[in-house]
Amino acid sequence: MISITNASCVFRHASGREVRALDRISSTIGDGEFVCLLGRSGHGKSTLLRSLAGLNTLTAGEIAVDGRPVKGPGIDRGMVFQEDTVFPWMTVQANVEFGLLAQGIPAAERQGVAREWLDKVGLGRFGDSWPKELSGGMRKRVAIATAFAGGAPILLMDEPFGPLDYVTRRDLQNLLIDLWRSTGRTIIFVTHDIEEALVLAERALVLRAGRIVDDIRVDLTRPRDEEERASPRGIAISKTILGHLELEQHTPGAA
Ligand SMILES: Nc1ncnc2c1ncn2[C@@H]1O[C@H](COP(=O)(O)OP(=O)(O)OP(=O)(O)O)[C@@H](O)[C@H]1O
Repeated sequence: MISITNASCVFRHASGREVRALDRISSTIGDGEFVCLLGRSGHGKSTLLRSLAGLNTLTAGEIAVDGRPVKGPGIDRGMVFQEDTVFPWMTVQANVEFGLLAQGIPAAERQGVAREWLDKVGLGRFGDSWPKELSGGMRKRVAIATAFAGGAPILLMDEPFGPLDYVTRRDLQNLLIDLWRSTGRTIIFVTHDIEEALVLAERALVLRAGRIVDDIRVDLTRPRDEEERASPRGIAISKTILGHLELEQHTPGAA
């Protein structure tokens, strides 16, 4: 279980201006949950995810995994970023094996695990390919296979499907849901896209100005097809989230 207690993060910019990226956030995330972090640009989603990953230090408060405070990255937490995170100088198979190599897993075992995960993401025939020979969507599959193969029970994903076209994105969303359901991993997924959250999440944490302003149970049935998302409950969830994301009303004459 992940517990976040009064987590705050203040950045001081070169101009001397201070930005409170996280403002006394508290929440708990149970094992096996699929949580989307939603919010407008600059409202703290990536900072929270990076803090969970141990890539960012809090200025106050604490994040703990199974009672152990997060002090840096660890093999219990895998990451998938928006940018391509595959190593271009390694074959697809070597990329997926890399995290296992770092854990000291013997060659035969890591080759087997990597092959198994490449099969699961539909790239069984591409182990000997170079990343540059793959499409953007296929490279993202490599990144997903690498994250799952590493064995971390918690996977942290920062807008991983952001740059992809609609159909590729939908395919990868479906793949991710299948892998989540079959493995029971905990997934925390940053998105600014309400539709993506409705397709993926069991729970949506909405961030605004560094605070969690809503914690919504996305209790739609799966598959989350157009019809399900357009159900009264789907529309109600969308409207609630949109209400939190909408621009502040500009009051004429206000400072
Ligand atoms: N390393 C940093 N140094 C200084 N300020 C930062 C740093 N990282 C984030 N910030 C600031 O913290 C605030 C929250 O940024 P964050 O990246 O967490 O937002 P976000 O919701 O993920 O945005 P986006 O959707 O655009 O990625 C922003 O004002 C940003 O400028």
